[in-house]
Amino acid sequence: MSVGLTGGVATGKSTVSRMLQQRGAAIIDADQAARDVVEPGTAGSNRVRARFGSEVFHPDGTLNRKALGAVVFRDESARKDLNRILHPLIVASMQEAARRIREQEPGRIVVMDTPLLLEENLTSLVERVIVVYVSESIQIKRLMARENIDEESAWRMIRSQMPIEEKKRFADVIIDNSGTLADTERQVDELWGKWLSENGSDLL
Ligand SMILES: CC(C)(COP(=O)(O)OP(=O)(O)OC[C@H]1O[C@@H](n2cnc3c(N)ncnc32)[C@H](O)[C@@H]1O)[C@@H](O)C(=O)NCCC(=O)NCCS
Ligand SMILES: Nc1ncnc2c1ncn2[C@@H]1O[C@H](COP(=O)(O)OP(=O)(O)OP(=O)(O)O)[C@@H](O)[C@H]1O
Repeated sequence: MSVGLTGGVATGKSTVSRMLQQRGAAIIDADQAARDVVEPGTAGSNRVRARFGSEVFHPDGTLNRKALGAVVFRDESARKDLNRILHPLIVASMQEAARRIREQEPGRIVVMDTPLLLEENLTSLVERVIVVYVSESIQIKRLMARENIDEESAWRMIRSQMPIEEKKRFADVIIDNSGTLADTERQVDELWGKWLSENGSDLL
């Protein structure tokens, strides 16, 4: 079974994906795929350089993520250009990873941690959608703390995505990560138990 795990920036996707991994799911991480496809010398890296210039690269050829982030979270058309360049590469990389897991471990639950699953209409890649939810007021606090950024920069990132309240409407399952990590663990346990009873030992 393949599951799309999504939510807003800093609502807790990585936290929940870690919990699912501990219970036996295989995780495919879109943010990691986004890093792989811009490794120095790749087609992705060359295309980003052609569009955004050498200013968004370090002297050793690796992407200067903070510099590129500062550009794309301020400028909608730049962000769309970056999405157009990288998303086909990210999706191909994730599909290939999922294919390999299905081949080697048929029956394993595959979780695709994909921040822009809903914005980019990628739900056809997965059989279920989980949304990791916190209210916007918690989201902004956690985002500012994690990235060490001011409120305005945090809002810019949040506004570049579908509002979290709207994402909830597309969910088969909502994990509410507003409480403690133990509260979230309990919801993940319940969900995992439900999947196991629905699908039996196939999933293990
Ligand atoms: C802009 C970049 C260089 C910033 O890198 P940085 O290391 O600072 O952040 P990181 O990649 O860890 O992303 C953090 C979060 O930002 C949000 N985010 C990233 N890219 C985008 C985007 N294009 N639009 C809206 N939100 C985004 C996601 O919630 C993501 O989880 C990087 O995010 C990037 O290459 N983005 C384009 C690829 C993409 O769309 N990635 C999301 C996976 S589908
Ligand atoms: N239940 C919780 N209580 C307190 N802090 C939390 C909780 N869950 C997550 N956090 C913290 O909130 C921040 C965001 O969580 P996490 O990195 O899992 O989000 P994310 O959705 O994967 O973010 P992104 O998509 O931006 O990478 C992290 O600093 C994390 O440690």
